[in-house]
Amino acid sequence: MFVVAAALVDQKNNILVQQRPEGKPMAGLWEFPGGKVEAGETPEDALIRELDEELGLVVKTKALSPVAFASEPLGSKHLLLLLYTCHEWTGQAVNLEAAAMQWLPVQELKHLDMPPADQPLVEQLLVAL
Ligand SMILES: Nc1nc2c([nH]c(=O)n2[C@H]2C[C@H](O)[C@@H](COP(=O)(O)OP(=O)(O)OP(=O)(O)O)O2)c(=O)[nH]1
Repeated sequence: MFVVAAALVDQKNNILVQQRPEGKPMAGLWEFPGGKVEAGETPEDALIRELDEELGLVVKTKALSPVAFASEPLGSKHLLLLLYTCHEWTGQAVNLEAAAMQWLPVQELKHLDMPPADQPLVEQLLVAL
């Protein structure tokens, strides 16, 4: 499973996380916005699409910087999760699909309940920002 996600960083250096809705795997856990890459998409195109669908944001390819990845089993599949940082977008983030959304300083992400793949990504984000 090929998944892309973004650490959106605002001017106060806060990061957007959203909570997975009831009824989905890992419901209630906090994650970076993003989702699966569909057939025929580049990873960046997929992330731009997901940020529009989930948050109503318009993001340009050049605003996405690869920062870290995770590779690990997830249920019966194997997850490859690519994390990008993004400091520039158009529009204001509106929670269109998640159970909840919040902006947090990167240090506080360490205390959040996130999927297993995300914990090492948060450590790498801390170093990178
Ligand atoms: N968007 C996102 N997904 C993550 C993160 N960490 C992590 O393990 N994942 C997993 C959860 C899902 O299995 C997959 C993302 O796919 P998705 O959001 O499109 O799919 P989903 O399971 O919510 O729902 P569906 O589309 O299959 O109905 O990647 C993360 O930080 N952000």
